[in-house]
Order: sequence, then structure tokens, then C-alpha cells
Amino acid sequence: MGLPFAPLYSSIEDIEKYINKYKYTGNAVLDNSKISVEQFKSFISKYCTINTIYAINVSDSNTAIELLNNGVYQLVDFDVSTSTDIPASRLISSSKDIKIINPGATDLSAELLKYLKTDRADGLYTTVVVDEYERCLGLVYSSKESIEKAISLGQGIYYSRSRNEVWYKGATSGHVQELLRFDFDCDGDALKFVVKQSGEFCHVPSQKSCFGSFGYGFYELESVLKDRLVNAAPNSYTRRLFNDEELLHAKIREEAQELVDAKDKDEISWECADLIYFAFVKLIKNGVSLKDVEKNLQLKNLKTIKRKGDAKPEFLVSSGSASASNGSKSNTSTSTSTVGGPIHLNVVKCSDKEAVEKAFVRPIQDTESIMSLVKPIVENVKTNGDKAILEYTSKFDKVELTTPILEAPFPEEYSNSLSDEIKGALDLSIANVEKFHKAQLQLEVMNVETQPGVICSRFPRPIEKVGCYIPGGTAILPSTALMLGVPAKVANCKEIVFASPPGKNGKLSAEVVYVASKVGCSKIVMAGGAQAVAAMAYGTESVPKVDKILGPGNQFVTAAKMLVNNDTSALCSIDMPAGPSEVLVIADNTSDVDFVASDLLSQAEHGVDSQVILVGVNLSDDYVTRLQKAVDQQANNLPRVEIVRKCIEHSTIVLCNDYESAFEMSNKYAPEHLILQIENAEDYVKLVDNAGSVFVGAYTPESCGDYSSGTNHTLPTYGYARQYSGVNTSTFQKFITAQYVTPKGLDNIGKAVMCVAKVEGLDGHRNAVKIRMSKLGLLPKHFV
Ligand SMILES: NC(=O)c1ccc[n+]([C@@H]2O[C@H](COP(=O)([O-])OP(=O)(O)OC[C@H]3O[C@@H](n4cnc5c(N)ncnc54)[C@H](O)[C@@H]3O)[C@@H](O)[C@H]2O)c1
Ligand SMILES: N[C@H](CO)Cc1c[nH]c[nH+]1
Ligand SMILES: [Zn+2]
Repeated sequence: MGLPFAPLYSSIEDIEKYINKYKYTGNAVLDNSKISVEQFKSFISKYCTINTIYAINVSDSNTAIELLNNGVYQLVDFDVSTSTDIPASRLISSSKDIKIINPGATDLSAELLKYLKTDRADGLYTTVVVDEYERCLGLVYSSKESIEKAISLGQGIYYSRSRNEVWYKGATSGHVQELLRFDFDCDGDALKFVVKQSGEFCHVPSQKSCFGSFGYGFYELESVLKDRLVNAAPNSYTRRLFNDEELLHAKIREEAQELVDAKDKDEISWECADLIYFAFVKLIKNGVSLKDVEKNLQLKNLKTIKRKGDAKPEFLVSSGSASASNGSKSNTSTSTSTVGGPIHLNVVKCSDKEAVEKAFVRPIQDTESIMSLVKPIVENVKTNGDKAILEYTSKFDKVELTTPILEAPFPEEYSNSLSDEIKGALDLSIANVEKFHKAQLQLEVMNVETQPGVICSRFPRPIEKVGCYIPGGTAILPSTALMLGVPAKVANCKEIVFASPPGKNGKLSAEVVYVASKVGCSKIVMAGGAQAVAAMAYGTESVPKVDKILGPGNQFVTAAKMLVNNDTSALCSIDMPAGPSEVLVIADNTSDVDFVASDLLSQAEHGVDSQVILVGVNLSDDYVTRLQKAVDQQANNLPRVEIVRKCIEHSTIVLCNDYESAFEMSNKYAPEHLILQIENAEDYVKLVDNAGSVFVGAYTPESCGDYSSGTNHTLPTYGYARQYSGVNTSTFQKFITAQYVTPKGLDNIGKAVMCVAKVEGLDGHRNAVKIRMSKLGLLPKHFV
């Protein structure tokens, strides 16, 4: 029911003077003619245990509404004729609803006892004791004297019937109580004490309440998490959540989405519990208590004008989206986001040369600024080895490791964590990539007799030590592990080293480790970015120095590869500058818009710096409209929609009038991937001059080449397809030439050698031939 009386504070001074005693009433009347709205607000936030706040002398309806919207429970004696917006439940009168007392002139315990009744023969008052969360601790009795003492000392003080005396709770056990508030029951014959209990209330050991344990609820979770914040073991999951804000936020988003997707009662309660757990971790980490949250709920509940409640646009499910139709769990809460309008490609005509030129610019970051970031990283790793790697892993990947290397044989836990399904899928991909790359393996020695007695030969040798970089920043790419590892194995490289950034749990991807053991990799550098490249280029205490570094990666990886490639002291070559993924699709009106859209999006999802281009041949307006719609709909169903959205911002449809100009466009762009979704696609392959890899026909999505068909997916980007091939078996080989010249052979070419050497002014060269030819008697006597 609440107390039938409330203390009036007529000024800030009044508050300061009387609040300490009168706070136990849990209520207060504040005089708005002396206390401003702002002062009301700070009172409300400062005195959290005062639940019921009244305002008196409120003169106008705007102030009234502001007060009610900011935590005032009711207005006393407010002139309702000034406003129709205030519900009747928020108005009371001092003549009939509540007695307003003057704290300076009233004795609180006497006032309380005026209203309190008892039906007990011994004259005691039945008293329920609850904790600050309103959980019942037990039943006790109070006397007039104990009530007076409780109020004057601000403690839980009762009357002991067995000892027949005032009972100072905790006087012997030490389990004292801080008095927070008291209250009446509905007919004023029972008292409630709200206390903060130290230790246990009950005399039974380890029993917090006389009614047993509280069960595991929100408050228990809160206290467990508070304890974990201080005491959790360094490797516990909760500690990880406290330390890794990114992980915590990802989990909150994930659980929120799972709650949205949950259907039946069990599922909903399960997902809601998960969400609450992670939300609580966020509270405790930031020193916010459940009480603070309750206070907030109360304030919101007290608002007379509620928010309209519409969701922010980015959280609305787009029309046509079927996110839940396949029951699959998306991994971000924004998977169905429509923020920023529809996801559409820009459209330009191929005759508009300037527009095409602009559309074909790759979204590359300025090389110089990247280089200036990467150079010190490379230098540091070169000088400080493992220590520097570990520091960068901590800085960029937010993982503390003790060693940057995982050595073969790799721990079985990795392989054991994989399902047979994924192992089977990787095995099939490995087998196909192996088959295709074995077919490319050149083992024969080539011999050519260029002149009689001059035999030139060429023979292959594997590059001894190779370092394969497997990206792992935005996505785990075991497919890249096999695209590099398998040809290295096929080429018989003596040592294969992998490098890949560890996940937030400090572990590598189990799939990457699985591929590593399949291809005979000796060590995996658990690091990413420029530091991993530098470690493999120069070697460290634990990372072997390699002869060639291969593999794609982000701009830091690519820049570091270029840097070490140019440093002769590193003696390390690279495959190519393979950067952000890109695709160019050539389509005509016979192509299926859904197929085309899916191919564009499959590369757009790689990264915000990826680029996708559609070159259309005679596309009708209707086709372009349907295509744009398909792109938007499919994109909004992808978990990585926000990456896709950014990529599509710099992606374009180029409209051409014939196949020849379409291929001209494509050759000019020199895409990493070229997909031909045109009628009789095979007939057009002959028009391709520049491309990393070509995907021919409607049923050849690029994904097949990315994973399982057998071709390699490490391909030149940025237009380097003009001069580079994608990774292939010979990327892991070198070719040594040899020659064998007989006296007859020397006779056939010696004079030409001497002649050219003379032109070059290199007499030493000339002499090496001359000396031999003269001993063989192949030169005239006075030859000079
Ligand atoms: N062309 C191809 O054949 C091909 C194949 C697969 C992937 N890719 C491309 O590879 C790229 C992979 O990039 P990713 O970022 O996901 O993974 P990544 O492994 O290449 O890079 C992640 C690393 O970057 C480093 N890093 C992050 N922020 C940094 C900063 N501010 N300063 C210095 N270093 C920093 C960190 O060490 C981190 O480990 C994508 O662009 C993808 O399109 C290309
Ligand atoms: N398309 C990427 C090469 O540009 C390779 C890849 C890996 N996983 C998926 N795709
Ligand atoms: Zn891909």
C-alpha cells in the first residue's frame, strides 16, 4: 500500500537536512515552487531507494508533464483544468489521499506508529524482512522501541520474543543489515523492512533466507558475474567476454537474432536466457547494477507520453526477405538490414568512356600510406622476431599468445572437432585440386641442340621452402589453405609453412589445420597481416625463413609481400599481388537474373574493398530492373549484407551493344574472375585475353572454382591478370637451364660470342672463348 504519509521538502536545504532520516519512508514530496525540474531530476537519480516521489505546487501543464516523464509518480493538488493530457491515476489530493508531514516538526517513529496497528496480544508488530531485491529473508517482530532504534541507527533492529529484548540483528553473527526502507501492508498491521543484508539472514549455515535458497534468478546471476569480474580464471569464457568487447557485442547480436528466430516456448526461453546472460556481462563489466536497470524501467513506465515505438530502419526486415524461411541461423543481427536504401549497382553505357574509366577504378587504398604503416611492422619483426609477432597479434588480432607457432604433428583436438561432412568436403576439394595440379607438373628435362655440339637443356626443381599465407581476418579460408598447400605438395617443396591469424580464442581454424596436415605442412605461424609475412621472409627464433611467399590477403599482407620481395637481403620472392577479390560477369538477356545476381554477390561478400562488374550485352530495361531487384533481395538475405552493401557502392553495370565490345571491356578490366553467362558461352572463350580464371556457362558459378572444381582460386587482382597467371604448380617450381658445348659446338658459336663481347667491351668474356678455341686450334695463328 505504501505509507499513508510523506515528508515534504520545500527547498534543497530541507533535503540536505532531513533526507538521511526520512529516506526510510521510501517517499518524498518535493515543492516545485522552490525546487526546479532539474533539481527534481538529480534528486531522483541520487536517491534511488526513494521509489515514490510526489510533486506539489506545480503551476503549469508542461512542467507537470516533464516531471511525470522524468520519474515523478504523482502530482499533489494539481489544477487539472490546465491539462487534459495527465491521466487521473497520476493525480492525488493532500486532503484525502496522502498526509504531508513537515520533517522539521515531526518525529518519524511516532508518526509511523500512529498508523501501525497490531492484533497481537504481546503488542508486537509482525515484520517481514526483505532484501533490496524484495526477496523475502524471514519473518520477525518489532516493538515500538526497536522501531525507534532501527530508524535512528539505520539498521535492521527487531524484537526477540525468545530473549524478550531488542534484537540488534548481526550483533553476534556480524551479519548486520543496513535499513533501506520500511513499508506497511494494506491494512496497516504488518511492517516490511527492506534491508541490505551482509552475510546470511538465517541462522542455518549457508542459508540466505529462512525460507531456503533463492533459486537461480537474475540477482543470483548478477552476483555470480560480479564475483567473476574479480575472480574469474584467466582462461575462463566469462573472463574472455569481459576482456574482449568485440566478442561480447557479437554474442549479444547473435543471441538477439536467435531470439528473434526462436519459435516454440522452450526455444524462446532458451534463447532469451542466453541473451540475458550476455547482456548482464555488459552490465557488470560497466559497473551497472540490475537495480539501475530496474530504476530505468520504472522511469520509463512512469512516462505519460510513451515513445511511438517504431524500429530503426536498419532493424526492419525487408519486404521479400525470407530470412527465417530456411530456418538457418544468421550470424549477425543486421542480416536483414535495409539501411541506406536498396542495394543496387551503378549503371553506365560502354560508349561513355569517362564513366567506364571511373567505374573500373579499383577501390585500393593509397599504396604509400599502407606502405608507411607496414614498413615499421616488417622492420620490427625482422629485428625482434617472435617478440614482435606476439605484440602485433595482441594489438591487431586481440589475442595473447605465448608462441607464434604450431608445429606438426598438429594437436588431434583440431581434427576431432571437425564433422565427417566437412572432412569429406575438404577431401573432395583436395583430390580435385591435386588432380588438376598434378596434370600441370613438369618433371621432364628438356634438351635442345641449337647447333651441332651445343646442347641446351632445362630441368625443373621445386622451390625448397615455401610460405603460404591463409587469410583469416574477416573470414576463415581453409579453401585458400588447400589452393596453396596442394600444389606445393604436388611440386614436392621440401618444407611447407602456413601462416594464418588465430581466432579470438587463440586457436587456428580447425579446417586450416586439417588441410595443413593433409598437405604435409611442417609449421603454422599463428599470425596474420604484415607481421606474418615478415616472419616468413626473414625467419625468427621459431619461424623458418622461406624462399617464396604465396597467397592472398588484405592490403597489409599485399604491401608486406611487395616490400620483402624488393628487399634483396630477404632473398624471398612472391607469387603475385593478390588483393581483394573481384569478378566480372558478362551476361545477355538469355541469362537468369538470379544466377547473375548470386555470382556478383558471392564475390561482393568477400570484403568492402571487393568489386563486382556486370557487363551486359543488349540488356533490356526490364532485365536490368529485375537484376537490380534480385541483387537487393539476395543481398538482404546474406549475413554479410553490410559488407556487400559497401562493395556494391563501387560496383557497376556496363551496358554494351554487342559481344565484341563486352569482351573488349572485360579485357580492359582484366578481372580476377570472369563469368560468362551468355548463350553459347564456350564459343566466346577465344575472345578472352586478360583474366585470372574463366567460368563458362550458366551452371558454372565462381564458387565451384573457389572451392572444389580443381582450378586454383589464388588469382591476380587489380588488373594484374594482364601480366600474371594465377597460382599453379609451376608457381612452386623453378626451372634451371644447362648447356653442354663440345669442341665442335664451340667452333660453331665461339666467333659469334667473341664478336658480341667485343662490342660490349667485355674482354674477359671474349678471352674465355678465345683461350679455348686457340688451344683447340680453331683460330688462325695471329688472331687478335
Ligand atoms: N585474390 C585471391 O585469390 C583471394 C583469395 C582469398 C581471399 N582474398 C582476399 O583476401 C583478403 C583477406 O583479408 P582479411 O582482412 O579478411 O584477412 P587477412 O588475413 O588478409 O588480414 C588480417 C590481418 O590483418 C592485420 N591487420 C588488421 N588491421 C590492421 C591494421 N590496422 N594495421 C596493420 N595490420 C592490420 C591483422 O594482423 C590481421 O591478422 C580479402 O580482401 C579477400 O578478398 C583474395
Ligand atoms: N574468391 C576468392 C578468391 O578471390 C577465394 C575464396 C575463398 N573462399 C571463398 N572464395
Ligand atoms: Zn570467393
